[in-house]
Amino acid sequence: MLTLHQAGFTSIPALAPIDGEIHPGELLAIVGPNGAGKSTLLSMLSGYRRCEQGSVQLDGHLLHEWEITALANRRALVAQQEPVGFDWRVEELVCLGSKPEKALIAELLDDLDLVPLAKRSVLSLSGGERQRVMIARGACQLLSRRSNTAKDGGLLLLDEPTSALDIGQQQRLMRQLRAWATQHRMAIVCVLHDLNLAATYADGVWLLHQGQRIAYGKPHHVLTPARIADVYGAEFQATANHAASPPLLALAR
Ligand SMILES: Nc1ncnc2c1ncn2[C@@H]1O[C@H](COP(=O)(O)OP(=O)(O)OP(=O)(O)O)[C@@H](O)[C@H]1O
Repeated sequence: MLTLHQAGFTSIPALAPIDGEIHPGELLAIVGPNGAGKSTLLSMLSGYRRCEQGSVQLDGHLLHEWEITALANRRALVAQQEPVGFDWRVEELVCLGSKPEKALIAELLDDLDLVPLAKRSVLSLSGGERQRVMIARGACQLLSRRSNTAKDGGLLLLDEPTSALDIGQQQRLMRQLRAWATQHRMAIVCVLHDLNLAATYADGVWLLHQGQRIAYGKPHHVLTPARIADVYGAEFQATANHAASPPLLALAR
């Protein structure tokens, strides 16, 4: 669905060329230290910033050649801090820019534990509550605009979607993202700082460092304690999770 061929930026912030594919039904985590280039990469994958070398194609067409409405039907970006702009109720903001059926609104509110907040003003919400509203809105954009002939649920790009969530909501969200990927054949790309979340829930991981993708593949191949210690300059003790799972990483005291 999304194909990168030597795609990158030569101007600041630079991003070394990347090849890769992101498929329907896949949950991909982009990880790396502060300033590694994760948000920069996400802006390229979304088409908000056009690559300066190579190409990015969505459904076989160059991203920058998509007509704006057609692109909005196929990909949604939830940035780190989305401005709210107006005193919307939660259920209104989730639908903003889309015309979803009532059943879809109800489903998305339930998916992200927002039903008790549906009538509340978005301006009255806590940071974590507001973050879940914005993610529901991104999913609503894709699912409500999905054409009858579409073979998949589009591309959902999330920049640090768990940054304001408590541990229970983090688990609920990551499970929900997996469910959307499977049920709707949605491709989901998340920038994550929590490597254990990436290891536990993602199908694949891209590790960025200093503007380069230095490792990619299955979480247990990419997120090795030695590599993570090297890249992040942190000391870990790896604890075995399960024989077939990636190791969980705990900070050493
Ligand atoms: N307009 C700019 N001018 C100069 N440098 C920039 C500009 N925008 C971004 N950068 C730099 O590019 C690098 C990559 O930024 P980016 O926001 O992609 O990092 P990130 O991996 O998302 O970081 P974080 O985890 O802190 O959010 C950073 O060092 C940042 O300071």
